[in-house]
Amino acid sequence: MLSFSHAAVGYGEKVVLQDVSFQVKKGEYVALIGSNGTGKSTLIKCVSGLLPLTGGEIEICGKNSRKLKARERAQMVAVVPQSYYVDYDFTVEDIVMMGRNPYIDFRHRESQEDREIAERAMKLTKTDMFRNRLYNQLSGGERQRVILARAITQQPEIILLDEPTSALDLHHQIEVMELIRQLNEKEHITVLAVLHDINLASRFCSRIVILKDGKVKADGTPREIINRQEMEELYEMRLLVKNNPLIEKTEIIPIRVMDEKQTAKPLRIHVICGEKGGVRILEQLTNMGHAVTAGVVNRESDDAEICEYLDIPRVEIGSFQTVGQEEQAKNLELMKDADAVIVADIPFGEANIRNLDGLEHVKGELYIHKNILNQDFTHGQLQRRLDEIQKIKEIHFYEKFNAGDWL
Ligand SMILES: Nc1ncnc2c1ncn2[C@@H]1O[C@H](COP(=O)(O)OP(=O)(O)OP(=O)(O)O)[C@@H](O)[C@H]1O
Repeated sequence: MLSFSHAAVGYGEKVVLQDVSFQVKKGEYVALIGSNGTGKSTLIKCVSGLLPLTGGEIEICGKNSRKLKARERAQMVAVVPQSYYVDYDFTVEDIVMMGRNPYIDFRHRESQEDREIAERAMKLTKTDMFRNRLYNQLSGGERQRVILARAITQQPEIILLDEPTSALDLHHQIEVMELIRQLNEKEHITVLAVLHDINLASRFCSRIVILKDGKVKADGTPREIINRQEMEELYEMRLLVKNNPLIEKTEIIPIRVMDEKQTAKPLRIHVICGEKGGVRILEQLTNMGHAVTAGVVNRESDDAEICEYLDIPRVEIGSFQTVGQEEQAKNLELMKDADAVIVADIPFGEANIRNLDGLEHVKGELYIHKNILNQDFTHGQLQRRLDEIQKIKEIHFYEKFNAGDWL
């Protein structure tokens, strides 16, 4: 249906796409992903005939793109650009009717059928309610829907969308993506959409193509493409890849860009955590290059998950289990030679107070979150434990963790 074969293009001396090859088959809904400036819009411009290739070929519905006349191309491909401005005061209805231009000429005036096609497109996109308003006075999201209506009115085989959701709020993003899926599934329109949101791509598209360095870097189903290594390379940041059980799709959760200052002096640091208080601490310390351990964490907790993700050695217990002698011994082993021990903001009760045993004997500095003092669920046991520690070892109580300042 749409085939790129060693496509190359640039602007003057600047080469943007070197060698792009992939195909979009009839009925597919493909997302084109890539970071800013990789040439996604440039590729769309080549398909719509605005920019000639400098090498390779594009075939549209089996025809060589170079040989297509504008009218013929427009009957096969509709383009929804990133932004579209008009110089004149056209109404919404005027703009949507423009979708019929490839079919109308001086011999064939706009017919009742043309008007019905435009009417249906306006209903589908819910733009019929503001049909008489001036296009230039609409919000970005409303304009986006109008341009989509124009594309539908064109009755193309293929729709190319350049970031169709960039101007939309969350509600309208999902609505527009649902609408595009509907066009794909019910109206059998093949779709190639440039998307920045990989989670939307995962949720709605059957395939994802990733562009990088002027070439196709990856091409496959969302499940094949969305893995941690591929995504961290693409976005150059730390992120989690998770299955969203509600929609049964893989999604990413961005964490942070990889610009953490690496420490000149890597330390051994043990973090006492267990539920979710340790997440940021574990992540920041690991990013800085420190050797981190953790304990005693609940197996189902966020802290355990981040340990798993960051490969942090830890002592674990199952949910609703209390810290036993075995776990306590392992925890002591991990913290005994540490250069610092950090106690995260976690609730202390009968189940985990043993976590604090042996702290007075640690070699390094001891940091404990201040909130611990306000949540003694152990009838004073916790306070007595802290008093014992303080007889032997200084405790730095902290409110806000900041590895850069302390370590
Ligand atoms: N008309 C132009 N003249 C010269 N260079 C251009 C022109 N249009 C785009 N470029 C350059 O070509 C490269 C690719 O641009 P393009 O808009 O295709 O990227 P993109 O992947 O769509 O980016 P984004 O995700 O930011 O929209 C960029 O480096 C851009 O600066």
